[in-house]
Amino acid sequence: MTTATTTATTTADAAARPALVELDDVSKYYGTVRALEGVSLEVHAGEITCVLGDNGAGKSTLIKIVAGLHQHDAGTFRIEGDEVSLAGPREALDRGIATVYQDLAVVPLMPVWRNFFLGSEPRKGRGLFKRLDVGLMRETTRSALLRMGIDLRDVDQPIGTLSGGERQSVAIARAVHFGAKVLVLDEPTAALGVKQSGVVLKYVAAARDAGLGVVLITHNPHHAYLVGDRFVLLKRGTMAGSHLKDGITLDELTRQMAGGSELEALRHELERESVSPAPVSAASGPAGSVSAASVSAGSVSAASVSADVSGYSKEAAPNRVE
Ligand SMILES: Nc1ncnc2c1ncn2[C@@H]1O[C@H](COP(=O)(O)OP(=O)(O)OP(=O)(O)O)[C@@H](O)[C@H]1O
Repeated sequence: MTTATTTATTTADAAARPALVELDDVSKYYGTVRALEGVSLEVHAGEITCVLGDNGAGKSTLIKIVAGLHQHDAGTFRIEGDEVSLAGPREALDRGIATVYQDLAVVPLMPVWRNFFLGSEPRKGRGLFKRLDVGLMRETTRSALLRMGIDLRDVDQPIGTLSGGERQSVAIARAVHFGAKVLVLDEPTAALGVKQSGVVLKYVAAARDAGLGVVLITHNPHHAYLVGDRFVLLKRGTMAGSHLKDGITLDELTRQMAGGSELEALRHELERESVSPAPVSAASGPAGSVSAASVSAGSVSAASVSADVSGYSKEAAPNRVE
């Protein structure tokens, strides 16, 4: 068989395989609160599906369904083609879905290798002489990290002494080592600076290259676009867009994420205020209103403006000039 034929066959095989995870028209309600409605996404081996949304968009709820913490109320959740409703996180793990939360569950004073094996410690010896196989854990941790390109100074150091980015990287390597098929990452770069975010994204890409299907939850379109293959935009629990990388530019993704026309309206409003500022007295505006003194048009970035600007009424603006 020629190389071209082999490649074509492999691609056809991949296309024929069901998605590792597929949500189809999924909804979730907390009492009367609609947290998710009609949300669909696919996660494939060797791909990164990014789920983007502002605060309250439903990202955590989506993670909880995929991680087995909550059950969906409507729609279909499939894992490798099987329709499921996971009974708990253990079942998600057994089906190969590992979730790395932003506030990682680590024991800060324990060494990196001990945290790496937490809950799955190998033992050696028999009967009364059975004890933890420290040498194996230490060596395995070191080599598993190196395989992902993570070169820690010392796997004996307490995990609490690592930077936030390093801790996220160790958690990613751990999921890969323990055979996860799907890696769900809950805003792994949210609390990190630019450089550390880049490092973590590199390991997210390494997990993809190791053949995992990755779900990257983020509110940062720049981070998503750097590594993502698919983009699902959530807004107040509903789908605001679903795109393949080929089908959307970074600018468009950012625009959709920021609320497009709503952001435009806000910018227009703020620009007017910065051109003709009215005197602002400390007591002139109602508590919580937006003032030109505290927010200048230039200091409001697309990402920092909530998609919901409907609460910013003209009447409430303290120094609006007509
Ligand atoms: N346990 C709950 N009970 C009632 N309402 C909830 C519960 N959890 C979430 N919600 C509501 O569901 C909606 C989606 O919340 P969710 O936490 O999934 O959003 P999110 O995108 O993760 O937000 P954030 O980025 O702020 O964490 C919100 O309106 C939220 O208030």
